[in-house]
Amino acid sequence: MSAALAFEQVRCDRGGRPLFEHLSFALAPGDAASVIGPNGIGKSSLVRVAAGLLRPAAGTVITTGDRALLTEAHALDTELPLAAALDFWARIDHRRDAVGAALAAFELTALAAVPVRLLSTGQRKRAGLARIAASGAATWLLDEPANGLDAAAVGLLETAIARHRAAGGIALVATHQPLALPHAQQIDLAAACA
Ligand SMILES: Nc1ncnc2c1ncn2[C@@H]1O[C@H](COP(=O)(O)OP(=O)(O)OP(=O)(O)O)[C@@H](O)[C@H]1O
Repeated sequence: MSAALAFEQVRCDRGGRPLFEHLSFALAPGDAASVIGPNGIGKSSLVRVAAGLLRPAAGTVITTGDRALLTEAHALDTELPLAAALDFWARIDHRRDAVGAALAAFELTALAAVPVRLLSTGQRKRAGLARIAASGAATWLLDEPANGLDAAAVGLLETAIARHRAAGGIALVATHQPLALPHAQQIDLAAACA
């Protein structure tokens, strides 16, 4: 898997207000980084910059390979059964054969026929994570992926990230909750406050 994500002297402003500046880091295949800091410091904004949804006010973002983004929105059609909702994206990614394994990775196989709108909070979060896992993207950009997950599901998330990294993928994870991300870089935005 060809993956790279680097920030070079990045500054991010929102609503005309500076959030962070001079932020540099580089992730290579197999690497992970956790983005930490208090509420409102800019963790979600950093993830959006990495996704290419927000333009940095200064500096450069370098990426190699596809990126998959998980935010609070699971981005799944709520009226469709779960497997069909995942299949919608998998068709676009030419990854239809990956949906079954992604459902299994997040212990959702038994819920494949249940409409997304009927899933519980944690099940919906797992469904969003299954969408990421099925995408085949080299870089996973995860904004608070453990929100709403119980301890067992956090374990599934940690395992999925570890597998992704072992296959040469990258994970950038903004999180308030402690997650086992062995040898991950820590990006503490309190230190990069503008
Ligand atoms: N679209 C926007 N326009 C203007 N300001 C915004 C916008 N989105 C976010 N902000 C502001 O940018 C700052 C950083 O927000 P962000 O969501 O990145 O923080 P965060 O560290 O992820 O917070 P939390 O831990 O609460 O999720 C906040 O002060 C927020 O109000």
